[in-house]
Amino acid sequence: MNENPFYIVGFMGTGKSTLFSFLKEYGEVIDLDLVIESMTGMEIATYFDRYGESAFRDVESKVLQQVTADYILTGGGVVERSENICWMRERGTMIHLNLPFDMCWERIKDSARPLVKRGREDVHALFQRRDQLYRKASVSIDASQSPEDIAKQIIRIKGEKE
Ligand SMILES: Nc1ncnc2c1ncn2[C@@H]1O[C@H](COP(=O)(O)OP(=O)(O)O)[C@@H](O)[C@H]1O
Ligand SMILES: O=C(O)C1=C[C@@H](OP(=O)(O)O)[C@@H](O)[C@H](O)C1
Ligand SMILES: [Mg+2]
Repeated sequence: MNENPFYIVGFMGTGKSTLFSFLKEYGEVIDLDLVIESMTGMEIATYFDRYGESAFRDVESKVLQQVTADYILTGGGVVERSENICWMRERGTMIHLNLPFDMCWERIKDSARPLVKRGREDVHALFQRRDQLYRKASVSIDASQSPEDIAKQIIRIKGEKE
């Protein structure tokens, strides 16, 4: 158990958190943002407002190194710190959910995600900058499929690696 945690990475809106209920019958699943919210006692948006993005990244990195599970659903910005990428690659397997920007934006534009407030253009620039970081993942999955199909692929890949 948990010898090769699968870190699910991808931009905001690629559907990482949605996989929780589809993966939980196959193993232990953790959503990093939910752990952060319970540790800090506040919503991510409130934490950003109060302490800023850099403080959030510190907490995110710390939590990343504290948790283990079969499937770890990360927040889209986990790749902002290179040590997090090294951690995920050394400790387990990074799986990238890949979706074109327009589809991500449609899914997140009306949400409470703090970075969305910056507007479409800035978020697009963020998407383009992060793209190369997500490509450090071992596997890239087409996230335009249904959550069921994405989860099936992830489970199959995990089975192959065991
Ligand atoms: N495979 C999918 N197909 C269609 N819509 C999806 C899919 N996965 C997630 N969504 C929708 O996209 C939005 C963002 O999903 P979420 O899982 O929170 O993404 P992330 O955690 O990657 O930011 C939600 O409204 C969710 O219902
Ligand atoms: O991309 C980012 O920097 C962020 C993504 C969010 O998670 P999701 O990718 O699950 O939306 C959340 O961690 C926070 O709002 C910051
Ligand atoms: Mg999420």
